[in-house]
This record gives sequence, C-alpha cells and structure tokens, in this order.
Amino acid sequence: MGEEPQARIRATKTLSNARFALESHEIEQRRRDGGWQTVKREIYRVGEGAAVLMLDPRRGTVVLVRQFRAAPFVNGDPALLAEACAGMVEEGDTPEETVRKEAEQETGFRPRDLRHAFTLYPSPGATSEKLHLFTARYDPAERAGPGGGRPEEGEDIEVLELPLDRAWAMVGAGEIIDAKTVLLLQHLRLERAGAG
Ligand SMILES: Nc1nc2c(ncn2[C@@H]2O[C@H](COP(=O)(O)OP(=O)(O)O[C@H]3O[C@H](CO)[C@@H](O)[C@H](O)[C@@H]3O)[C@@H](O)[C@H]2O)c(=O)[nH]1
Ligand SMILES: [Mg+2]
Repeated sequence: MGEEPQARIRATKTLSNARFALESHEIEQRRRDGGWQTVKREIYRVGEGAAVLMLDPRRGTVVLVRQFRAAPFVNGDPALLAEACAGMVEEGDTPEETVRKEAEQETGFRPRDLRHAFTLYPSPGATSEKLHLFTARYDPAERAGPGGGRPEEGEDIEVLELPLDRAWAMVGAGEIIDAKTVLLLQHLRLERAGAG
C-alpha cells in the first residue's frame, strides 16, 4: 500500500439535489512525482447500502429478489434484475439493522447467523456509495410474511428461492448481472467449499 495522498478540496458545487446530491468538486491533489494538479470530479452522494445473501444450508438454496432496475433499463439491458436482498442504510440504523429489516420486508425470511463478509465501494469513480455485504442463514419453515417490498414506495419485488449452484450457473450465463450478488454468491460458494 502507498502512502495516503495529499489532497484538499478547493471548491464544491451542488449540481442537483433531488433524491441525493450530485456534487462537483475541485480538488487539489499531489501527484506521485511531487507535482500538484487540480482535478474536477463529479460525485453522486448516495449514502450507504447493505445487502444480505441468505442460505438454507439443509437444501443448499439461496434467496434472491427480482425487481425492475431503471439504470440497466436506460442502458438497454435486461431490467428485471435478480439480486441479493438490499436496502439503503437509513439514518440512525446500523447496516445489520438495515439487512434485517430489508430481508423481512422484501423476502419475508428472517436472517439468522448474520455474518459480515465485506464493505466495498461498488463504483468509486462515480459514486460515494459504500456497500456493507452480509451472508446469513434462513429457515424456510420460519417465514414471517410473503415479502414483496413496500408497494407505497413503488416496490414490486418477486422472491426467488433457488439452489446456490443454479444461481452460480446464472452468473456464468449472464442472467445475474448485479455485482454485489455475484460477490456474495462467490463468497458463499468458497465458504461451503471450506475455504472461507
Ligand atoms: N422517489 C424516488 N424513489 C426512489 C428513487 N430511487 C429509488 N427509489 C425508491 O427508494 C426505495 C429504495 O429501496 P431500498 O430497498 O432501500 O434500496 P434498493 O433500491 O434496493 O438499493 C439497494 O441496493 C443498491 C445496489 O444494488 C444500492 O445501490 C443501494 O444502496 C441499496 O443497498 C425503493 O422503494 C425505490 O422504489 C428515486 O430516484 N426517486
Ligand atoms: Mg431493496
């Protein structure tokens, strides 16, 4: 690891502040050769998110949620994405609390044996988002509700339960294209193979 860079913010402008703030920063930054440069960077300040991939160790199944995602849609890609259950970390909540709430709202299943896997920047060049990723166990006999999300917020979420191996095959086939989901599936596979 190199040293932390020397840098400072010279100016910040809020370009848009609808759902989250889109900021433009002028940053003075020392290059590795010792020279200084000023760069302009636009950052979408979306806060933090948390996701959980739940496994039933007895049957080897995982729970995914499928919902319409606008970003792949406007890119012209398939827009019904199968993903690990996720939500934004609301103010005052911990990432653990977020995944417990989201799991129940979106899937009806209650995560047990919640384990933190990693905290990552999924797209550090474009957004400030930090994602906290967890694995958990679930028991299909203990389902608290049907899931589906909050219709009053426009959520319309289908719950999928499928074998971990089948989900991994969907990654290879390009049918699962969400990064956090691929990482968590891989993590569970390694764990089950005894490497985790
Ligand atoms: N009004 C409005 N509502 C929005 C907008 N974007 C999303 N919403 C609504 O805001 C809610 C967000 O639901 P969450 O479950 O909290 O988040 P998420 O959309 O599943 O996103 C999660 O995964 C993303 C990445 O896969 C993460 O980027 C995000 O941080 C979070 O973890 C949903 O009801 C959605 O319809 C918007 O631009 N405007
Ligand atoms: Mg969600």
